[in-house]
Amino acid sequence: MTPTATTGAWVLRSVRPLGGEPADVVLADGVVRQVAAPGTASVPDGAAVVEGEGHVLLPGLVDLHTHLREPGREDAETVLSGTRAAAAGGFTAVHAMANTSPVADTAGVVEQVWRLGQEAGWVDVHPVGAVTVGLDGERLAELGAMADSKARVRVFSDDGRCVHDPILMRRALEYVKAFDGVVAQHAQEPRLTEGAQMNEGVVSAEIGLAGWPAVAEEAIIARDVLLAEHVGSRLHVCHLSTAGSVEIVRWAKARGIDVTAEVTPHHLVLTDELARGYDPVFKVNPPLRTAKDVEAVREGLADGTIDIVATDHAPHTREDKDCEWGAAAFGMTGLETALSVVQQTMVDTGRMTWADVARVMSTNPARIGRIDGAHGRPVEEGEPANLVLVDPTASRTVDGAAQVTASSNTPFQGTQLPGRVVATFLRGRATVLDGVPVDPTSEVVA
Ligand SMILES: NC(=O)N[C@@H](CC(=O)O)C(=O)O
Ligand SMILES: [Zn+2]
Ligand SMILES: [Zn+2]
Repeated sequence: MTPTATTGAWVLRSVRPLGGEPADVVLADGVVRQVAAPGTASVPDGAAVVEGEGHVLLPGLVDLHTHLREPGREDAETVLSGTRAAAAGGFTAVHAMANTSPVADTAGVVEQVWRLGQEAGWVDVHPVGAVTVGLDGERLAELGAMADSKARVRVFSDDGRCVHDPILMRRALEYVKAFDGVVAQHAQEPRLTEGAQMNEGVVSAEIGLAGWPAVAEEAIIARDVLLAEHVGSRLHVCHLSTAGSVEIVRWAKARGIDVTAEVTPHHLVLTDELARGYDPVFKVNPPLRTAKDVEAVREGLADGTIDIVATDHAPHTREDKDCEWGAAAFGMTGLETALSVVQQTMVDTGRMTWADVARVMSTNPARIGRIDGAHGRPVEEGEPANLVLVDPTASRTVDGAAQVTASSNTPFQGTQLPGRVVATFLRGRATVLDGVPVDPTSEVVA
């Protein structure tokens, strides 16, 4: 059932917009109606009250990189379960990756995913279109038809695979300029990573798993920023993971190249040391790297070299994950832990403010995906009420089985993480209240 735009009015009392001074924030008719000093707002009759003392109010989070698995792998996740997990994690919009079955390489498939997102009603779903037919890296997909479809695709990616043929990459970069699109590259030189299982380094040598060198990522990023410069297009780099990649993007930006980059929450905190236990929950693409790389991506995120945090939420079934390392699928879930990991690694360490978090998890991803008319907006009167309310003083122990996502492959199982999403609002309708998802078809009204 399609949810209505709004149900009732809300007053969020004594919340801290972007972590700043306390304010009462009134939501009505799907927009932010008023931001006023505590106790001074004109509260509409019958408005529901959320006591938010000490809670931080941010624009709803936007994920540029989510795997929702539908169509094709509904046993791992569906648009419904994945977007519900997204709302629980504080998101109001997600970009759904194209490596589904069938691949999202036609207007028909992207419209199907877009429609499923609308029907689910948890977050706005923006399908990513494949760059090449079937992700085969051989022929360009119908990029223009996907851009012109109801799904209005602006982000194109063969994620899971690298667009490794330089002439195809060049054509894709040129083609998407016509509709202000962007190519999001999964930077992995295929020949350098054949059979690779984890980061190439001391740990891989010691435990005897085939290594995946940093240069396999860096070589593609270096090539692609030069291609983007040559054709005057914009490029986005998916899940950058090495210190060298940060240096290349920093160099490219200094040179004026129109490149943006993302880092995942897991690459902000986990290292290849975790592979020593051979638990495939830590098997991911790109692989977990070294402590030096973790430090470099944190620094790159703090100084703006890396534009955004994207979850790369990659749910997998037990069959695909609970097996021997070599046979297990790459990927880990992330929607419900992303904000906590960013708080732990960047805010609680004093490297970033909550306003910075709003920038890297909402404003910037919305701008890159060209959905910045509705998402990633300032918390100001008249703006769409796409918001998340966070209690940064809370903490919790992660339990994959208790998460909303249909899969349980979280690398943070059993660990303590700071922060809790208290409420999420999509166009003024609560999708999460008291930390619990609220069914869009239920009548939670003032
Ligand atoms: N990140 C992963 O390890 N896996 C992703 C693909 C990808 O993002 O490359 C997946 O689809 O499972
Ligand atoms: Zn990828
Ligand atoms: Zn991915």
